[in-house]
Amino acid sequence: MNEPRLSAVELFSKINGKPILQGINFEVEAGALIGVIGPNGAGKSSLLKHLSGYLTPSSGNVFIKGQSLGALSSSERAAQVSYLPQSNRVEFPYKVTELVSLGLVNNANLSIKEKKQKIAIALKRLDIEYLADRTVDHLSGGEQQLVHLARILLQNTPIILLDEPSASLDIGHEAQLMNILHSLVKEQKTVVVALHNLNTAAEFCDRLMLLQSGRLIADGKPDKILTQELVQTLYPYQVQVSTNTVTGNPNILAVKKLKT
Ligand SMILES: Nc1ncnc2c1ncn2[C@@H]1O[C@H](COP(=O)(O)OP(=O)(O)OP(=O)(O)O)[C@@H](O)[C@H]1O
Repeated sequence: MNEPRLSAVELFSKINGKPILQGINFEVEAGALIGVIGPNGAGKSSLLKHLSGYLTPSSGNVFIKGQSLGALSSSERAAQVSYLPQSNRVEFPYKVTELVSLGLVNNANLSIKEKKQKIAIALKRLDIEYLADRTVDHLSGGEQQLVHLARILLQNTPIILLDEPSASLDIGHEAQLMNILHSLVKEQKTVVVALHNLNTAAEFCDRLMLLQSGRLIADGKPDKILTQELVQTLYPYQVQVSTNTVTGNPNILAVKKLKT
């Protein structure tokens, strides 16, 4: 592998003395869609916050193209990494186009006309041109999420970190989002996305990192990670892992009977 675009080395994090991340190590190359999965409280959001520089590790380090994340200025970091947190509800009456335009803050060289064109392209890519003149505070959760994603697209950074971006999306918009993430990967972006939907993770991600209690307990291709044995150890309910007959990818179903 060439020099990794993003890596974590012995990443430890504590909040109020409680260990949150415990010795995370990985390397991610350019042009990959990586899913971060794991049960509630496993550390997925915390990991993304550290990879974005929003939180500083207790020890260990995050590197972007071999450079310590902590050594980058905030504008250098913003040029490399965009980050969409898990909760980002906006209750201010910003116009959709105003919010999306925040993705262009580092493009002072663009004319107003060019900025408007770029905003229109981002809205079109997500099929939300019809929201352009609405105010964000009156949008549904899923609509707001798509608007935030349009802003992230405009940031156009090599590394994109998304924390459960599909949580409030219907199945159609979720598939659309994951396909857009795939197209970004073809443009050599590195996309790391925390996901709860294991079937979505199995279908769309090139690689999965499985967290449990702040530890990276498995890292690899979806069919190697989403095995009956491993998935069953994570959740208190009976799960059934089969193979999707159309795509050949793992298919995960929680079944009604409680584990005894
Ligand atoms: N600011 C904080 N103060 C105290 N504990 C925290 C804080 N932030 C996170 N934690 C704890 O760290 C652990 C990991 O939380 P995190 O939000 O990273 O998990 P997650 O895998 O994203 O969970 P979920 O799937 O529920 O979103 C949890 O036990 C959580 O309670």
